[in-house]
Amino acid sequence: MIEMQDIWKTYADGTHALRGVSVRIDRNDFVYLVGPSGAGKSTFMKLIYREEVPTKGQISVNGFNIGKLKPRKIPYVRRNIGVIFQDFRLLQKMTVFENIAFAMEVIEAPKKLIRKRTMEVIELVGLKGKHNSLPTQLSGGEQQRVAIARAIINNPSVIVADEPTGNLDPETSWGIMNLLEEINFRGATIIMATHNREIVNSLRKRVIAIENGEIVRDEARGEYGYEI
Ligand SMILES: Nc1ncnc2c1ncn2[C@@H]1O[C@H](COP(=O)(O)OP(=O)(O)OP(=O)(O)O)[C@@H](O)[C@H]1O
Repeated sequence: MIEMQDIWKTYADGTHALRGVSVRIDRNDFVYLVGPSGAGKSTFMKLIYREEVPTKGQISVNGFNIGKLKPRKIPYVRRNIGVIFQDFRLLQKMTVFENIAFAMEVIEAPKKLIRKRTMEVIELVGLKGKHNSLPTQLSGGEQQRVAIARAIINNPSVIVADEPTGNLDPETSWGIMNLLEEINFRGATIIMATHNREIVNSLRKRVIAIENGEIVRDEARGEYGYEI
C-alpha cells in the first residue's frame, strides 16, 4: 500500500512540483496518472521509488516511511519497487539475459537461481530465444519488454511506469499494456503515467489526474479527460 499525506515537493530552484498531495493506493490497484506536461506526474513517481524525497508531508510504501528512510534501508525498499521508463534505459553493451540478470546479481542471489528466474521472466515477457541479443538488435517494443522483465525479476509488489508506451507505435503499445495487465493480475500494484488517451479510455482503470502539482480528479474506471 502507498500512502501520501499532504506531500509537497519544491525543487532547489523554487519550483513547486507537488502542492499538498494526499492519496492512498491499495495493493493490486492499477492507476493511470494523467495530466498536462509539467503537472508533477514524474515527481509523484520519483517520490514512490525514492529518487526524490518530499519537502513536506509523509509518504509510506508498504509500511515504510520512505521520506525518512535510513540510507542502509534504501536498497531493501527499492528492491520491492520495479521501475519502467519511456526510453527503456537498457545497458547497450549487455545482452538481454545480462540486462535482466543484473537486477538479481546486485542483490547477490545465487547464480543458479539467477539463471532460472531470468529465463523464466524472459519467457513471461514473450522474448523466448532472444536472451543472447543485444538491445540494438531489438525493436522498441522488445526493448521495453526487456525493461519490464528487469523490473519484475525480483518480484516487486509495486511497479512504477513513466510513460512506458511513449516511444512505441500503437500496436506495440497494446502488447506492452497486456503485459502490464498480466503483471497486475499476478498481484503487483501498477502506477503508470501516460499521455495515451486511447489506452486510458479503452483499458479502464483508476485515473488520478494531476494539474499544477495538485490532484484534481481521482476516479475508479475513469477517462483520460484531455483533448491532447
Ligand atoms: N530536478 C528538477 N529541478 C527543478 N524543477 C524540476 C525538476 N524536475 C522537475 N521539475 C519541474 O517540476 C514540475 C513538475 O515536473 P514533472 O517532471 O514531475 O512533470 P510531469 O507531469 O511528469 O511532466 P511530463 O508529462 O512532461 O513528463 C515542472 O515544472 C518541472 O519543470
